[in-house]
Amino acid sequence: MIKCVSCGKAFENNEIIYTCDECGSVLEVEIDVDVPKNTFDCRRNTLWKYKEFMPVDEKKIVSLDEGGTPFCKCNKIGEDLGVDLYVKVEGSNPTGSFKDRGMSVGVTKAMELGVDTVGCASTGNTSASLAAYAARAGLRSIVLLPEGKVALGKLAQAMFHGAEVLSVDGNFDEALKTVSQLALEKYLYLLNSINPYRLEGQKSIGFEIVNDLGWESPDRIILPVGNAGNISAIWKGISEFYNAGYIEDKPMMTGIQAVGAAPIVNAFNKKSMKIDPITNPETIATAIRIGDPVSYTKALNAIYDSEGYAETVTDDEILDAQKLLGRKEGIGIEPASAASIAGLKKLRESGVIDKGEKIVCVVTGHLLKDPDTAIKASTPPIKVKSDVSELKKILENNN
Ligand SMILES: N[C@@H](CCOP(=O)(O)O)C(=O)O
Repeated sequence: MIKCVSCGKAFENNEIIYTCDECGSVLEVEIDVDVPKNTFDCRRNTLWKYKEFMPVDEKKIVSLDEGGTPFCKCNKIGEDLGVDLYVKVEGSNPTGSFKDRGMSVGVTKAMELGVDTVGCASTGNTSASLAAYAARAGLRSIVLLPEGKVALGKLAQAMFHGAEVLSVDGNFDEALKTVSQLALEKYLYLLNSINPYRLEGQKSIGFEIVNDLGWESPDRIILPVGNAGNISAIWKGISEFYNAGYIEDKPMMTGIQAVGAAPIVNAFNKKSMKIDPITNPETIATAIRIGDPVSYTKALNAIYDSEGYAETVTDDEILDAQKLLGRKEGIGIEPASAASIAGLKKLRESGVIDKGEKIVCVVTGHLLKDPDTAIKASTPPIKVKSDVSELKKILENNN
């Protein structure tokens, strides 16, 4: 059953509906699973390991083996900050971001519904993922991108996998409103995170975190927040495993936004359940350059219900954190992902995060999604003749 998160109105699983026709709020898929946790023990490590929790037809699965991403203990940064730090590396998914989890389930649902065209608005990763999964399923894909605001790697992926790319004069929020109208008029099946089946795939990040920790909850999960689907999905996953009796505690959900795109942090600071949308969001972290997040109700519920937190970070803090994780721990991530590390640092310094907490930072996309920013943050190659004595001089000087 699909249910409105605000008024509770129920809808049939196969109804193509994105928001509640009664109150306009977002929807959630309700599932009822009763299997012991050893059910998952000997299965391959993809999101379909937890297939009982995925509300789609198993015979229609569209997959690229998404999920089962690295869970890296980061001792160096952890020790510097006085916490027990793990990083969930979502850039290791097939197209390089966590969106693949959502698209696998979302495109499977599209096949089940028998649609022939899928679409989305995107800051880049969603479109890259949609294009790849639509190609795998043999569906037509249409993506709306804010002109000039999409990182090069992501644009290349959407184009390469055969999506019809429409470059829109406007920001992501405007593009999402436009594509939503096309979906309501049945031109396409919308696979942004406003589609509740997308988040069913993404909740597997929460499943994997507690499974990776030996069926224990961390004290806190920190992640970047843009359209706010992922924090909502991870909290849903954690809550489902808690309700199933697999874990005894739940983590404090902690969302980080860029200073120039922080409607959820602003609402959190006022202890409000409503956001004031930001009309011109701005940040270097293009993936979270979003002023009117569709899942804000779910995200604020996750933060308040878990006694979590929300904080902003500056673009400079994001870029510093990106370099820190890349150079100290060898993990290459795109700028938006680094908001989680920057947020951890800030909240540890301000005392919101206690010494010794077990923290999982979710880093959402691969470094190569945004090669321009990676190059700007790095020392350019040194031009040199292919001559041993010249090379030796350079190596000695650099040491
Ligand atoms: N960062 C996202 C924007 C939101 O997409 P959503 O479908 O998850 O709501 C992107 O990559 O496009």
